Order: sequence, then C-alpha cells, then structure tokens
Amino acid sequence: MALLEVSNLGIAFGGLQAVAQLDLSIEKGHLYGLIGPNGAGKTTVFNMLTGVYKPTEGNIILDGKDITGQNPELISKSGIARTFQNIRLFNDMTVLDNVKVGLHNQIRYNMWTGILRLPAYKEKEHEMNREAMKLLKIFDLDKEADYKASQLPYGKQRKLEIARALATNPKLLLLDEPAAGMNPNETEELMHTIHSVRDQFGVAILLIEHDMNFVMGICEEITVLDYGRVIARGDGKAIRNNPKVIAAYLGGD
Ligand SMILES: Nc1ncnc2c1ncn2[C@@H]1O[C@H](COP(=O)(O)OP(=O)(O)OP(=O)(O)O)[C@@H](O)[C@H]1O
Repeated sequence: MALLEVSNLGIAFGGLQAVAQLDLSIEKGHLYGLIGPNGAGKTTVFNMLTGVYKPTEGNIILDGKDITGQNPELISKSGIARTFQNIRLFNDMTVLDNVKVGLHNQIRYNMWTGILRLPAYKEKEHEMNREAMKLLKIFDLDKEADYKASQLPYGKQRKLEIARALATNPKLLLLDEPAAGMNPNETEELMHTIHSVRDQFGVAILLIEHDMNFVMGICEEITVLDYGRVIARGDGKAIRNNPKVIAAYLGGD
C-alpha cells in the first residue's frame, strides 16, 4: 500500500464543487507535483489533507490509517507537515526558535521537569538545539540561527519554513508554492535543497507550484487539476505535451 491513498475526495462550498473525485497515490520518498490554473482547487486539496477543511466525500489513508476529517493537530502528529503560500513564520522569534517550535511537537517531557528546570529538561533543550542546528545547516541557515526570522531575506524565509515543517518529522511534506517570489538563483538552489531533503529524510513530498520549469525539473509524477478535477497525470514530458493541459492553461490565464 502507498504511503498516502486518497480516493474519491471532494469538497463543496455551498454550490461550488471546489474539488471532486480526486484519487491520489503517494509512495514513500517520492516527489509529486500538483498543478493547475488559478482556482483549480490545489490549496483546497492541501487544506483537506491537513484537516483544515473536512471533505464532503472520499477518504484519506495515511500509512494505513484513515485520517479523513481529523483535526490539523492529530494529522500533524500522524505525519503530514506543510508550508503555506504566504509564509507563516514567528517573525519576532529567532531562526533557531522557529525550528524548535517544530521539534517541540516531537520531544515531550514532564511538566515539572520543565517548571523546575531539572537536568532532564536541560538535556532535552541541548538535544533540541543540536537537532535544530542540524536542520538549519542542511538549509544553509545555521549562520543566521540567532537572527530574527523577519531579518532573513525572502528566499531564506521560505527555506526556514520548510526546515520548521521538517522538524515535526513528517512522512509527507506538502509545499505550497515553495518557489514563489524567488529569483532564478534561489529557485535553482531550492530545487537542490528539496532533492537532498527527500534523499536524506526519505520523506515523500507533494508540492504546488506555478513555476513549470521547477515542477518539471523536480517532480517524478505530476497531477493536473482544472475546475477541481484531475485532467492529466504523468511525468513532466507527458504533462507538457498533453492537449488538455495546454488548453486548460491557455483558457485559464
Ligand atoms: N473557504 C472557502 N469558501 C468558499 N470557496 C472556497 C474556499 N476555499 C476555496 N474556495 C474556492 O475553491 C476554489 C479552489 O480554490 P483554491 O484556492 O484551492 O485554488 P488554487 O488552485 O489553490 O488556486 P491558486 O493557484 O490561485 O492558489 C476557488 O473557486 C475558491 O474560490
């Protein structure tokens, strides 16, 4: 069985069927793209996978467990993490602390250990600092660990968001337009980073992206949505030449 099995997933907002009959199968450690014209339903799919929206039909099975309609906290604990179209960092916190927020979901200690600052608490803090620094190094953010998140340039803020999502140790990472607003150098670098994240962590990645070179260059399988329905699926080459996809983009933009 695949890591994520989505079947017949759909949601309606009043009279608008935003997503319908979506099937999606995601294997461990693979890289997938979800594309489509504006308003096709891509972010709505992410919102259903992460529990922000409750689907009105269909099922989401993660690692053999039915997580359909569960709340975002439970789904995060089950192993799905995400980043957002508009960066959502704790701007006044340091780069290091932003990543530690993700790790806190992982590492637990008894309340009294924390209040009394017992040795076990200090040891956990050290462990978290080490783990967070390891993650920051992968994203080449270790030198900025003490900066406030808001002091980072845009491209680095995007990378920090990915680092924080990874800190929750997900099985599946959802990236909503990771290359948005990046210059070509930053985009190129991000492609390498995403590849190495997949290789080092063995995490499956599903990303939404409007930059076609990025999607075609990085994703092993791409699903194309239009008006909430799948109109094509395949590798970059098949998608690029698919007449339905070309028509959807020409009609939509
Ligand atoms: N909470 C909501 N209430 C009502 N309609 C919604 C809601 N969320 C999304 N929609 C509608 O669902 C459709 C799909 O929106 P969605 O944001 O998922 O598209 P998208 O493919 O991510 O678009 P974009 O590329 O512009 O981000 C749109 O028509 C949108 O207006």
